[in-house]
Amino acid sequence: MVKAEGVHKSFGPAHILKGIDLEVSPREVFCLIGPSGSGKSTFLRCINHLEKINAGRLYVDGTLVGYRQSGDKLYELKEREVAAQRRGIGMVFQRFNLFPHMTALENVMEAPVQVKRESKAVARERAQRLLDRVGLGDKTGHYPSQLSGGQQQRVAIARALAMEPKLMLFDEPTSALDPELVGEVLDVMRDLAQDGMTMIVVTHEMGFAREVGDSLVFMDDGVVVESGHPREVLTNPQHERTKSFLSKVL
Ligand SMILES: Nc1ncnc2c1ncn2[C@@H]1O[C@H](COP(=O)(O)OP(=O)(O)OP(=O)(O)O)[C@@H](O)[C@H]1O
Repeated sequence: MVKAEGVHKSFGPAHILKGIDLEVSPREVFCLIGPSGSGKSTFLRCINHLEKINAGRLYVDGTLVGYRQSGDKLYELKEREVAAQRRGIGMVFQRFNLFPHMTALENVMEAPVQVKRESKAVARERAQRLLDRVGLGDKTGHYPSQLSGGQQQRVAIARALAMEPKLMLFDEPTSALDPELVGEVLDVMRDLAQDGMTMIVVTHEMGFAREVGDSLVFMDDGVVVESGHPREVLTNPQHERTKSFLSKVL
């Protein structure tokens, strides 16, 4: 579903991703861990067209991200083509990024109506169903300011699902939450995993990675240091850098 081949990304002189190679299979829950500043968010943002890579190849569902290949040459996609590629990807951020002037239901309806030009009736019906699914069927008329952080993040997940993505990216979805609200968001993510959604999850929640993850990658300083089944990497890390990181977070 996602394939990275020698992906590099720099911001000016700062070389952040230094040749990332990895592969995420369909229906896999793929967890990405690593120290602050190691490039995890940057990698997710590259997958979702929010940043452009400088070298290498990145594929989502067999399609090259952001470029069209013709012979040996790569051509940048037009804005319209990028928008079409992005529709297949849902992203959930650390800070929920909801529209403050819209109710939960309106937040979830927004993209299908604006982007897909779906009728309001169809979008509303799906939004109601998705809010039910994340346990907020009784909060559809609430504005973000009337919801807890955990509830806002669940609305954000419903909103990402409204575009019916093939792939969901989660960028530290629980880091901005009070500890007692983390579980309700992880429960929704666990449900999604059980339904077979392909998910890439940048997280500090090692319990979630161990219980729900199918694969885990430890990234440090822009490179993949170690990867494997979460239980193996977390209980029996092979590299000193992984051991040192885990000794601080476990
Ligand atoms: N738009 C940008 N311009 C310049 N530097 C950036 C930009 N985005 C990210 N960086 C830098 O890239 C590095 C990696 O950042 P990134 O957010 O990808 O790390 P991370 O592993 O997700 O860290 P954290 O766990 O703290 O979120 C950081 O040094 C950051 O300052």
